[in-house]
Amino acid sequence: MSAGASYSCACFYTENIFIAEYQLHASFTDEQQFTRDYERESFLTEEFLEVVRFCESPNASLEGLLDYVRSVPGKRIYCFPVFVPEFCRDFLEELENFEKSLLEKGRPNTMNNYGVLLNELGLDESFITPLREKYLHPLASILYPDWGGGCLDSHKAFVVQYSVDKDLDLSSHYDNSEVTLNVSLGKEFTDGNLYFSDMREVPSGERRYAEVEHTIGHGILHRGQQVHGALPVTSGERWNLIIWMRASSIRNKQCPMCNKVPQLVETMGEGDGFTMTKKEDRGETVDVCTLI
Ligand SMILES: O=C(O)CCC(=O)C(=O)O
Ligand SMILES: [Fe+2]
Repeated sequence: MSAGASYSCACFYTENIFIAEYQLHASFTDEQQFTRDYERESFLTEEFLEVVRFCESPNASLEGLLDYVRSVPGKRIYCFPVFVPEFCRDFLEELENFEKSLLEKGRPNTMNNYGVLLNELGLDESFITPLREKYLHPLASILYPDWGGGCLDSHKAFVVQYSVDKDLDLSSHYDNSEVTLNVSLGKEFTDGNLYFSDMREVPSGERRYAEVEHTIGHGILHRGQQVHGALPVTSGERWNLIIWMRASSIRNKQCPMCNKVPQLVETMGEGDGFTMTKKEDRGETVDVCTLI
């Protein structure tokens, strides 16, 4: 679904308490109006705001940043609280309202059957873009300079949903992103941990896996090309916000999905984070699934 979808979910939800309470539109819709007024950032945890402030400070460094975030040893994966619990609850309620509506809905990606594309809710440009530009960019530029962390200029954002009667798990894959943020939104569930191995060029026999547990409101930041998947949930419902962040300066040189120099073709909407959208090379054989 392109960002230029012809229906307007944002208008439909304008009166919704979710937007009124968190002032997402008031804060973010007009770039001119957006100020770094931390009091209005009530949906972000104090810990997260502190990390962002550190990353923007003159003494910011990778070593210093590692004191603020939890790292998965040897994996360049970082975990930290992002959203306060009330926000997660209200966000889920909003997603469920959208699910119940008769509005047309697309699938989050080629592997997840259940969830919501945030541009269909009108929360993409108004919410995810400022989150990426003002908050995640300072962290990513220190953690992943080699993956375009300092120039993540577009994204695809969606929420995935798992339960015993829906999708149970997600197979091993890499993302169509340079850097991905995965935030657990709830609800209550058992199991469903994420697992991460190595970058995709590492032969399957040599990959070492690490499991990472979800904590509601906490984000897991990782490189998109690091092979990962999700173990089955055994009860309850698991909802996670996924932001695939893209750096055109990186992917214009080499497509992260087929590894070739991309052949760029014009497309509708936002495309896939290239200067223009790359024509997919469907002849490519890969040893794990790819999410697009
Ligand atoms: O199930 C999850 O939380 C992981 C989702 C994921 O890896 C993806 O959508 O790219
Ligand atoms: Fe993924």
